[in-house]
Amino acid sequence: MRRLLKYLKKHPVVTVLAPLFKMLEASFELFVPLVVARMVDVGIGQQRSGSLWQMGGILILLGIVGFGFSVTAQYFAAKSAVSAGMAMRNDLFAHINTLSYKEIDTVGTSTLINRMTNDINQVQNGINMFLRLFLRSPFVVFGAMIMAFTVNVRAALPFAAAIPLLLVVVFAILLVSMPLYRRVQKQVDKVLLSTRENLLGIRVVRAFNHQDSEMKHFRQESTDLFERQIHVGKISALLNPLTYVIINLGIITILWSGGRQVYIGGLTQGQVIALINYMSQILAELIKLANLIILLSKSMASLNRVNQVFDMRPSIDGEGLPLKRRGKEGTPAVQFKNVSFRYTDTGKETLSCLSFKAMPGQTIGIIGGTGSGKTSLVSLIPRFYDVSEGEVLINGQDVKTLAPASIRSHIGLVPQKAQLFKGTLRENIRWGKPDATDEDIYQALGTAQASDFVDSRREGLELMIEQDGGNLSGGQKQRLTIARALVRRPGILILDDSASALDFATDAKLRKAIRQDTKQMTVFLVSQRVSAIKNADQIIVLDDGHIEGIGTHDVLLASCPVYKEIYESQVSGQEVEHHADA
Ligand SMILES: Nc1ncnc2c1ncn2[C@@H]1O[C@H](COP(=O)(O)OP(=O)(O)OP(=O)(O)O)[C@@H](O)[C@H]1O
Repeated sequence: MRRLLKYLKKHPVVTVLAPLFKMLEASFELFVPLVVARMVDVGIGQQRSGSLWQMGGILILLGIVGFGFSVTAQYFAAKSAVSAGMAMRNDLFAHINTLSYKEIDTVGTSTLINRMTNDINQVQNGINMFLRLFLRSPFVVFGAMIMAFTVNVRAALPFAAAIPLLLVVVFAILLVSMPLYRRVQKQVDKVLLSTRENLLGIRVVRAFNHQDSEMKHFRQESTDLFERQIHVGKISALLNPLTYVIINLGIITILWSGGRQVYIGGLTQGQVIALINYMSQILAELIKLANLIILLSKSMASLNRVNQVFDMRPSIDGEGLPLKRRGKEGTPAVQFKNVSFRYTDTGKETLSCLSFKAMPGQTIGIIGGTGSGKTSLVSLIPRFYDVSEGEVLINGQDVKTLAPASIRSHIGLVPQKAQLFKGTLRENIRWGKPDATDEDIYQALGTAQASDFVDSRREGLELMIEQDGGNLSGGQKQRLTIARALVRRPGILILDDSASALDFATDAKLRKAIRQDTKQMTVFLVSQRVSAIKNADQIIVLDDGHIEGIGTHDVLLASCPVYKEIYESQVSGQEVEHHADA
């Protein structure tokens, strides 16, 4: 709540004026029944057409002024709500960007997107309606009651009974329905999650003919939502008939006792009509108030979910020393000292007791079966995660003491999944180095074996890349992400299985070019293919998070049975392919 107030305080004038203008609108509404009463009693009762016109004019005036106040109030309320929503969205986005992988893994990207969009929209709607109604509705309910008593105390007695009864009914229904609305909201989240997952993976769903099972799953989620909505809807639907019964009973009582009073001259006809009007105003406002409370309970649930993200503290903050670009003579460029790592505090160890040294300019190959921990190992170098035990050193400095931004500016990373952004090819490559010249870019593209593909496009570096590189092939995307990492001429280059979509010939050319053009860089080459890493200065063989062997290709062939097994399976595989081709 304190956080929300902080956002509302940014636009104090509109936030305060919106409910005040709504109150002014309501006060004009409260005079309408009195004017109508006068029309009936004087204009019609005494057949004074002048008074009828005069009162008619006053009604129109009240309507116009009330409308003016109402429009102004709604403009202010919308402005305050939208401004608070925008500021909250911007802050949440900035906050999410400070979170480390550990927190993002825990919450999940789908959930974070939901909080940024649906939840903040819900909070925004809540603010808007709150500013419009939180003063107006109680003001009209109690104002109408007081006005009724000023008309005639005895005749207004049904109000004293009807209003508490109405309040009890409205709040009882709210009490039952609010937790049910929260459950509906949770189910809406599930449906959204299922939709998002399905749409993001639509190619895979179709390729595996999983449409039927996906539809079944979606139908299940959607049916659950339907049932929950119907259930809460049935309870909420009691609101109107029950409140109308109470109000109509009140009106009958007013008509009955008022009629008798009119007969004996204690009350005029116009006053009876005014009392009935006030009763109707109270009903309309109580229903609005009930809807406001339902909306607010949904908005509060959304606000809590947004706050949960705001309250997450990054396990790796942006603080720390700058990384020295060079270590002392003989210092390894990267060193792992007894490193163990687990993704969650309670989970199983993904990496256990890893120790190795990578000297400046060396190429380190990392090989192992799927899930053996190759990606996890290289993720520790840019400090995407902190080690659970041991130390990772770059140029002799423990990465835990260094500012992540400083480490990452020294590293060129090519992730397993090639990720590009909507924009021109030049803009995408400049992610690696914002001031890269076209010459720098072409040089990086050359090393990444991507110049032919760029030259074949008329637009050259102006080629527009769609969201997620949708208009490029897997191999083209991989080569562009390699160029993006190379353009900054990093001290450490990490290629995480980044040539998997390339054919053997291009892969071989790429490795040769990287060897020639990156002599100063320390290169980590993760691959499942022995052919990709066999010329590395050192090869680390990983098996289930342990190092099974370290050495050159020849040393490992002679001393590491796991490496030998991988090698032999791939050589024989290539032979089989060769025979099949022949
Ligand atoms: N973000 C994560 N949260 C929890 N566990 C994870 C996470 N990422 C990976 N793991 C687990 O850590 C283990 C090692 O995964 P990792 O991605 O490092 O393997 P890998 O050798 O790179 O595999 P591949 O060759 O298939 O890419 C796996 O068991 C995986 O399930």
